[in-house]
Amino acid sequence: MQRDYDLIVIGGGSGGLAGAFRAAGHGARVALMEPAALGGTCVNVGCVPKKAMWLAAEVGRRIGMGRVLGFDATACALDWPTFVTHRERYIHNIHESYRRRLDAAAIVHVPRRVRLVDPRTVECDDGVSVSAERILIATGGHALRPDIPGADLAAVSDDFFDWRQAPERVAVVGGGYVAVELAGVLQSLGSQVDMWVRGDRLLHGFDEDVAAQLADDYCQAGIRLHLGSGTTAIEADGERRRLRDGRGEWHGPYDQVLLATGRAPNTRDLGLDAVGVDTDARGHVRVDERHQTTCPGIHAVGDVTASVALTPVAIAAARRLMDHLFGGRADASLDLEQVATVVFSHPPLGSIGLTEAAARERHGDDVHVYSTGFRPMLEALTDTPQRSLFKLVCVGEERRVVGLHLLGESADEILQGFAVAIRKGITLQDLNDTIAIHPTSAEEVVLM
Ligand SMILES: Cc1cc2nc3c(=O)[nH]c(=O)nc-3n(C[C@H](O)[C@H](O)[C@H](O)COP(=O)(O)OP(=O)(O)OC[C@H]3O[C@@H](n4cnc5c(N)ncnc54)[C@H](O)[C@@H]3O)c2cc1C
Ligand SMILES: NC(=O)c1ccc[n+]([C@@H]2O[C@H](COP(=O)([O-])OP(=O)(O)OC[C@H]3O[C@@H](n4cnc5c(N)ncnc54)[C@H](O)[C@@H]3O)[C@@H](O)[C@H]2O)c1
Repeated sequence: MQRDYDLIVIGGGSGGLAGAFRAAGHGARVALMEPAALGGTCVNVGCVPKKAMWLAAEVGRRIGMGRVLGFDATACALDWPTFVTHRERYIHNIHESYRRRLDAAAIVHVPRRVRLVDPRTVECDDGVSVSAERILIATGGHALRPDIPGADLAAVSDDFFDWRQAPERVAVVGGGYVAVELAGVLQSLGSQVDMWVRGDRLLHGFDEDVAAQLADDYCQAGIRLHLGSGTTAIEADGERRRLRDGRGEWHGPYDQVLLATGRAPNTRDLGLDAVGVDTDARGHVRVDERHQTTCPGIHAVGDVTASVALTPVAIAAARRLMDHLFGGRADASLDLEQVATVVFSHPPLGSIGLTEAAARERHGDDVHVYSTGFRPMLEALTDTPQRSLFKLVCVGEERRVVGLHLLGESADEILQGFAVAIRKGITLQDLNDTIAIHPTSAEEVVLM
């Protein structure tokens, strides 16, 4: 039976677009179902506007440092509306670029929310049905609000990108990627930030020492860090908000409370039950290592699955899958052992491979750790308290590098090249044999 398309992609975010383009590149007839702005979370309310805000905060910091060094720089408060205009123009250009690429690849964009009605058919919210040999679910996720009284009174990361001024006082709830990044941006742009963190540290899953140094840097920058403090309620105080901690004490008032307490997959009303696509306890679509769901012919990638929730991971998974389905490539599985990631904090934190704790768990006493704490030249010249910490985790007599954790200026840019080398199995000796670039922060990696 002839279907309308070879592939229907549900969701035009990082994974969906990558899958659609790659499948079309292999000659497949593709329909992309996306009711909202092209680019999904990453382009519209994630990586891209977040990085823009991070850059604004860094520029502000540099202007302040310039003043210390003798530049005639006057007050440098950011005019948010002006900056947001630049940010949105940048994002508009990405949308336009996607549109041109979709047209060039003859991918049909259907601007509709859809649900599955059988293993080969989706129904759009205007009642039109579309069929294909294969379906890719790439519907991503959304910010999760904790189940506490008053949670609806608080903002989540999507709302942050609608703000047109820095709140004077803000409470950020959470200690993960989003909380750390947005707290850092807000503090750098002039807000007084209180971070309310349920656990006893920031960035669970990242190397403990490096996360502790970041916590210290944040405190030095003026962030009030409340560790081990669950948030149990939020209430209105006129236009402002108050927050109740785990001991029942109220804090505030804050101009904004920002919840950054994790994300959940977008599977509601997707018709998964109708076609036998199983989900796990947290609602993620279950897939095998080849991104096949429990319904033959239906696949899933990205944040809607329980994979690592990063844009490049969604893209890599989608491309591999399409190479497998339409390009004749035998293996669709993806190696997620050594995924490099950066938290855009101030300073940024880059990480790949095993933390010291994870390495010790896996390799016992055969783990060798090298670290260096230092102040980059600009921080030292301006006498700021921010400190960097680089840490290398090696195993075995040959000191094979299994983890690299960089907190410091330019860590976001330094890590990528080392990630290639670490994937290739380098040793400490390989690093030491590499002549350093001086004077840089990066040279610290080869001098450990
Ligand atoms: C604040 C923030 C900052 C981030 N920063 C980074 C970063 O710096 N680096 C990084 O690598 N990752 C970052 N991420 C994570 C990254 O954004 C996600 O991992 C990535 O966007 C996941 O891509 P995806 O394709 O799975 O889903 P998404 O990008 O979320 O796309 C899903 C799309 O599906 C559509 N959709 C949903 N339901 C339906 C339906 N029924 N029918 C049709 N369409 C539907 C949605 O409208 C959406 O456009 C960040 C996330 C957040 C929230
Ligand atoms: N730079 C990047 O690459 C980047 C940036 C942002 C997000 N992301 C991706 O998006 C994912 C989601 O980020 P996130 O920060 O939303 O989630 P997260 O899982 O990283 O952090 C969630 C935080 O909320 C806390 N929390 C959960 N429930 C809570 C509650 N009831 N009360 C108080 N605290 C609570 C957790 O302890 C944790 O600290 C990340 O895992 C990451 O993969 C990546």
